[in-house]
Amino acid sequence: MPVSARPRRSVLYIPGCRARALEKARRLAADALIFDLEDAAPPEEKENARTLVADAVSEGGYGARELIVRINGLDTEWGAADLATAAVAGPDAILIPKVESPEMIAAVAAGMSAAPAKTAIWAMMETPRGVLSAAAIAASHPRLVCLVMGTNDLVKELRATHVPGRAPVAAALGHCLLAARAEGLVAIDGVCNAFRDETLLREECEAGRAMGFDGKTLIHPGQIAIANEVFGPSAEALAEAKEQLAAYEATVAKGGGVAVVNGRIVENLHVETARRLLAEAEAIRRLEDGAN
Ligand SMILES: CC(C)(COP(=O)(O)OP(=O)(O)OC[C@H]1O[C@@H](n2cnc3c(N)ncnc32)[C@H](O)[C@@H]1OP(=O)(O)O)[C@@H](O)C(=O)NCCC(=O)NCCSC(=O)C[C@H](O)C(=O)O
Ligand SMILES: [Mg+2]
Repeated sequence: MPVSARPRRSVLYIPGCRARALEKARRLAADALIFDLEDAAPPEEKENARTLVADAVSEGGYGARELIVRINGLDTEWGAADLATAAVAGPDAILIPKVESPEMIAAVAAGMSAAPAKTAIWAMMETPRGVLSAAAIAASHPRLVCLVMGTNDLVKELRATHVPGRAPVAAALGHCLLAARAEGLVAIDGVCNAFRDETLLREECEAGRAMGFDGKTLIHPGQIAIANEVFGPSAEALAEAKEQLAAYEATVAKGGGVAVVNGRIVENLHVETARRLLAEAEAIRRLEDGAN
């Protein structure tokens, strides 16, 4: 499956120092798993976490789930060893925290000579400087395939507040989404910290999906089902996409260029969206069947 077509509806952070959680993740329905060596691993657990995560990636057993290792920044005492270990383990991607410049991507890419060709780079957008440089970062390296929003750090750095609707970070979300799409990159929304609040999670997922994000980062297994539901195409949307394709093809066969379905026009651009939706559904089906 091409990198860009993989489903990333639900992207779960797993503290790298929690062996039980790393094990449990083998049976969770998340599309992608981020094994976290950064914020979810306290300083005294960094080395243990690095070993546990490398072993988990090497052992596998995660089926078709995409595996990502979030390293500590190269400006920390742990970053270089995290990168060297993660590169050898060979996950699907290495996630760099607090990216602020193309040079930070290049430095990580330069340290990936031991990594297999499939190991991509993902970048966290979570500081004001990073958000303002998002376009240059997104365009900076062929190994970079995904931008991930870090709304916790962003709220902290902006001196903002977490509020329902997320107005304080809306500009940053939109800006980074634009940067990602301009370069054909994947874009994943930030986390919902209130991990037992299903209503808030659903609202955030629906808003993120409406903006165009491919999926949401999550912190607890209880959040997976809602993210999968909201970021996956609904039965109604798929039925409408099929109807649009059929109507458009019938119109074209008669020499026309604009069809009408449910009172709305369908032109070639809408057909492209309909095809993408159907391809998304097929990719989800394949992922859930364990194919890759
Ligand atoms: C938030 C938590 C600390 C809650 O953990 P816990 O109290 O253990 O919850 P439960 O008792 O309800 O757990 C039930 C079972 O599920 C397993 N579990 C819990 N969380 C995870 C997980 N993330 N991945 C896999 N498995 C998980 C528990 O082990 C229980 O299993 P069992 O014992 O077999 O029944 C905890 O969820 C947690 O630590 N979450 C991750 C926090 C995290 O990753 N934070 C950093 C990233 S978020 C961030 O900051 C993004 C960005 O950088 C930004 O700036 O925004
Ligand atoms: Mg962060």
